Amino acid sequence: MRSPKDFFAPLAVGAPDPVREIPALPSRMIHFFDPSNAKMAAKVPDLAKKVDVLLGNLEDAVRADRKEAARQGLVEIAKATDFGSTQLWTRINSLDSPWVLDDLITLVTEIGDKLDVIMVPKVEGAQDIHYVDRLLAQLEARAGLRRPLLVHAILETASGVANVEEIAGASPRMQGISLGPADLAASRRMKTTRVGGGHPGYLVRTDPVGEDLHEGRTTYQQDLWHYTVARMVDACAMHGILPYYGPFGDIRDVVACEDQFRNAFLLGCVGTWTLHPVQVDIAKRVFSPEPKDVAWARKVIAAMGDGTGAVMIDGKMQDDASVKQCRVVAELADKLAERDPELKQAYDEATKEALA
Ligand SMILES: CC(=O)SCCNC(=O)CCNC(=O)[C@H](O)C(C)(C)COP(=O)(O)OP(=O)(O)OC[C@H]1O[C@@H](n2cnc3c(N)ncnc32)[C@H](O)[C@@H]1OP(=O)(O)O
Ligand SMILES: CC(=O)C(=O)O
Ligand SMILES: [Mg+2]
Repeated sequence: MRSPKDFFAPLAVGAPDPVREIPALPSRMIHFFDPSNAKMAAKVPDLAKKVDVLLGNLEDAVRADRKEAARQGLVEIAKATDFGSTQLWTRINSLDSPWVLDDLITLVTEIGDKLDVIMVPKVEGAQDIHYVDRLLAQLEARAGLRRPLLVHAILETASGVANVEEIAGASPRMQGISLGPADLAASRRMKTTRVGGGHPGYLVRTDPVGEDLHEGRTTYQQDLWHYTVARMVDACAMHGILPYYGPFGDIRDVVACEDQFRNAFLLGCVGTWTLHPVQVDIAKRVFSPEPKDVAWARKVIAAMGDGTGAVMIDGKMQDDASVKQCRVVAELADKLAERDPELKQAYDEATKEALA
């Protein structure tokens, strides 16, 4: 581990200074596309107007014989597309794969000025982030980049979860962490074959009402990912970086997808992955606070003045702690409103009504 005194020193001569604060840019959806798939690539310019983050995926879901094509495709798309304020990320191949070194060398050299974040899969511990950190610094220096690339880890191995706090704090480049429920399930030997989401077998049951152990007992399905998401959120908050839900693989089941996204939102995640265009609007809806909640938060903040003391608003006690909760919602709403004029209007109208 680097000494705290050296933490913000560049790791290579000529590399840009690391950032001291991770920008809280809207990233409600990280939309995945395969840059070697012509149909998906053709949709990128349109998608860039709709999503917060576009991610050119090079890892799993890209066939082994398409890896070079995907890498080259991403270079061409990045050079040809005006992304506006939409961020461009990539997911590189895993650190033990034959492709990752060329992924990093090519992408940083060719499009390092267009890329915002590099997502690293199957991170096991801080050592994986340290390896990427130094390599990126060398490549940035060679490419003459003035802005450091940020790093995002996928939490998808049992040891990654055990080490999540050290991963979150391993480098000033750490931008955030996403849940990787498919690889994580395999790594832990969980017995679900689903990509994210719940499982009907993971449940609790009410007590028996009489002698019959089957009659009249309600069951409640539980969330397989609750522990991991909650732990990831704490690790990220502790280190000032951003937590995300990951993929929801049942594309057809837009209802359960929305539920899973909302659980993550309520627990503290700032966004999710979208694997198919149909999931984009779901993510946008879920990860933008509702106008009535924004209006309430602004009303409490307005009523609390300097934030100290206790007041009663609509029968509910408010104090220093609840005004902080309200600031979380209000500040997120302000950030999203800057990017989304329709949302701004909805938030302002609801606030006007609440304050009237
Ligand atoms: C566990 C993990 O690692 S998850 C992350 C890795 N996985 C991924 O990135 C998967 C990304 N998504 C996909 O590959 C695809 O969406 C699939 C395979 C799930 C479904 O693809 P399809 O069977 O083509 O879906 P569908 O027929 O509904 O697609 C409708 C249109 O949307 C396009 N489309 C589908 N997914 C995407 C996408 N992610 N981005 C842009 N366009 C897309 C299709 O090309 C198709 O285009 P067309 O109308 O011009 O023919
Ligand atoms: C997200 C991912 O890569 C996984 O679930 O394995
Ligand atoms: Mg994975």
